[in-house]
Amino acid sequence: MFDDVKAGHTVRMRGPRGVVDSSLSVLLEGYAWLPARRARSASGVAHTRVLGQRAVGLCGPDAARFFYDQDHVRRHTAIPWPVQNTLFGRHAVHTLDGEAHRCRKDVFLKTVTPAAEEVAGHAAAAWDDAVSSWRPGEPVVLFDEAARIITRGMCRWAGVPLPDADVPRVAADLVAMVDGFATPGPRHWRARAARGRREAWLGQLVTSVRAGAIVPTSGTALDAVSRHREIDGPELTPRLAAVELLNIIRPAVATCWFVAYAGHALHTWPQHRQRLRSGDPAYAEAFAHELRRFYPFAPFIGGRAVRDLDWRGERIPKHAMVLLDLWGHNHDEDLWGDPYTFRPERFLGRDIGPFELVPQGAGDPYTNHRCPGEPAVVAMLRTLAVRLARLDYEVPDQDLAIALRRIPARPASGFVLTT
Ligand code: HEM
Repeated sequence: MFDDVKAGHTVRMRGPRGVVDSSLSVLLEGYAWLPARRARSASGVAHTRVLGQRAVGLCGPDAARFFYDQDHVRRHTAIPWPVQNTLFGRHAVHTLDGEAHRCRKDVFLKTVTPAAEEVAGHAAAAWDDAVSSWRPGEPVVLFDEAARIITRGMCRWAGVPLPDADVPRVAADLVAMVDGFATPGPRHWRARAARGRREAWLGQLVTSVRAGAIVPTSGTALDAVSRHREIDGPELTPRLAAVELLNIIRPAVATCWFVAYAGHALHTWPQHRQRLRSGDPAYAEAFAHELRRFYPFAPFIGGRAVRDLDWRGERIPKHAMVLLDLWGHNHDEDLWGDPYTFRPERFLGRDIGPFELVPQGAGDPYTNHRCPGEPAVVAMLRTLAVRLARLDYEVPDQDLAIALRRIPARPASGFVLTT
C-alpha cells in the first residue's frame, strides 16, 4: 500500500543508541522514523535526540494516558519555533498549560466543538456549488478543490468575510502552512510567508471588529475570538486573535488531505462505494474513522517532562521531550488486528475509547490538548465522502503513490478526477 511502510515496523536498521541526533532521520524517514526507533528496543521505547534535545518516544493507549497527565508532560517550550512559525502560530493554545490553556481552549470548545453538523453543512453546501460548476471532461484535482470548498464553507461558518475571488489564494495559503511545517527549504518558507499574510489579514479584521467598523454575527468564531479575554483579563492582541482564528480555519481546511485520501480509498477499494452511496450514516461515520486511522497525517506529538519520570522502568529525565507516536498507535497490530487493511467495518457497532483512535490526539479535549475539531472533521468527512461516492467520475492515469517519507504525506497527484 504505502511505499515504505515496512521500514517502520521491522528491526532491520540498527545504529548507535540514544546519543545521535535524529533530526535528519526524521526528515529522511518520515512516518517510519519513530516506529523504527521504537522497534530497536525490547521495551518499545525510543531513546534519542531531536533538534539537539533528549527525546523519549512512547506508543500505545497506556503511554497516551501517561503522556496526557499534566503531572508528567506539559507543552510549554515543547513546540519548536519552526512549527510555531508555520503550523500553529507563535504562543498559540497548543503551547499553553494549566489555567491559561483551559481559558484559551474555551474559545474552540464553545464555538467549533458543538457546531460539527453546522460546519459540515457549510462544507456540503460549498461542495454542491463547486461540483455544479465543474465542466465535463475537465480534470479536477480533488485535494486542491476540497481545500477551496472547505475554505469557502469554513469562512462562511466562522463569520469571516471572504469574496469568492479570494478563495483560491486563501486556500493555497492555509494548505501551505500545513504542508511546510516539518521540512526545511522552499515548502517551509512558503508556509512562513503564508502565515505572515494570513495573520496580517485576520489581525486587521479583528481590529475592525473591535473598532465597530465590522459587526460580526453574534456567536460566530470571529465574534468569539475578537471578544475573548485571557485568564488574567486582557483581550488577545490582534496578532494572537488572528493566530487562534487561523487555528480554527486552517486545520478545518486541512481536512482536504482526508478528502483526497477518500478519493484514493474509493479508487483502490471500490467495494466501499456502494455502501457509502446508500447514505447509511453509521457506515459513513465508520468510513470517516477508518480514513483518519489508516492514512498518514500527524505522525507524533510532543511535550516536555515536568520532572524525572519513570515509564515502565524506562527513565525519562526532567525537561526531556516526550514524543507520542500517533502513526504507530493507529497501526499497532495488537490494537487493530490487520492495521494495513483499509476496513471501515472495524468501526461499526464499536464504541471508540478516548485512548483508542488517536489521529487527532487522545483523552478528553475538554481537559487536555486533544483536538477540539475532531467532531467537525468526522462530520465533514461523513458528508463529503458520501457526496464523492455518489458522484460519477473517471480517474485518469496519474501518480497515486503516498510517500511516507514526506510529512505530511499526500497522494502525489492530489487525486485527479474528471466528471
Ligand atoms: C485534518 C484535520 C485535523 C487533524 C489531523 C488534527 C490533528 C490534531 C492533533 C494531532 C492535535 C494535537 C493534539 C495534542 O497535542 O494533544 C490537534 C490539536 C488541535 N486542533 Fe486539530 N486536527 C484537525 C482538525 C482541526 C479542526 C477542524 C480544528 C478546529 C477547531 C482544530 C483545532 C485544533 C486546536 C485548537 C488544537 C490544539 C488543542 C490544544 O492544544 O488544546 N483541529 N489537532
